Amino acid sequence: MLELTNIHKVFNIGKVNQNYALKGVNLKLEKGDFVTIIGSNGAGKSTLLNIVAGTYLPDRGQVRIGGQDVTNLTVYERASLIGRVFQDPLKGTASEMTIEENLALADKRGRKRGLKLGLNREKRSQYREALSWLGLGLEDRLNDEVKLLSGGQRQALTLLMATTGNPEILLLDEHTAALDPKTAVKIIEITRKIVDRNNLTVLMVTHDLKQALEMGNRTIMMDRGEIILDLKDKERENTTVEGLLKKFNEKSGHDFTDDRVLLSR
Ligand SMILES: Nc1ncnc2c1ncn2[C@@H]1O[C@H](COP(=O)(O)OP(=O)(O)OP(=O)(O)O)[C@@H](O)[C@H]1O
Repeated sequence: MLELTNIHKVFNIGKVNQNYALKGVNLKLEKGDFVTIIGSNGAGKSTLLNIVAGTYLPDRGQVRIGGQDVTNLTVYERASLIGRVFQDPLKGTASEMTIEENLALADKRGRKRGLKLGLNREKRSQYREALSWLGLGLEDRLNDEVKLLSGGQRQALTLLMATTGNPEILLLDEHTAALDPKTAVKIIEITRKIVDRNNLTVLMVTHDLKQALEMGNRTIMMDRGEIILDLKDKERENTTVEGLLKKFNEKSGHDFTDDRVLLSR
């Protein structure tokens, strides 16, 4: 489903600020895997997601998504394979457009079929149903501009849009970090619901260690550009947050340093 082979990424090559962000990362996800990613500051988590999305191309290595070699494809060329939700609720939607226009845009993602949004009665009823399933009352606000929505409502809409057409992989980039705790819980609930319904394959970066162990079926821990821990099945089930920090220390040889880490909620 997703296969990263020997991925290297160096920023500012040959300059004083040269930075080796990914050092030979290998990662394979099967269909339906939900992998949470944690790691210390600057470990390479966001860079890894950016390599999958095509925002950055690797200096070495191969990226395969859904059996296709996408290593050298641009963000747009691989857009139909990927859904992504960022930390910033303003990033995934177009503020000045209405909810239905945003959903219609998502419908067209990765398809080259003119500029028309193709809104009709059938589409509207489909969108109304999808929004009502979120349970946030957005189904009655199809014609509201998205800028009127709260951060949580926007993130829910972004999740819906990012998963339209069932992408091969869903990238969640600290997507609840900017929300208040109550709203974050609601968005996590919606995330689980959407992922389960569509049997999606997910890579999720989080700073909440408890959440990392509770969500999905596998947790990887990164440090200084490498995956130093890959927990699944019984081993993950039996790991506590304290245990995770201890394992990190054993594998990396230093303490876990993350200025945004949440040990528990
Ligand atoms: N565009 C860039 N140009 C130069 N250096 C970069 C760039 N993007 C990331 N880096 C560097 O690469 C390293 C990995 O960064 P990355 O953002 O992937 O880490 P992270 O694990 O997401 O960190 P954090 O949890 O602190 O956000 C860091 O040292 C960072 O400074």
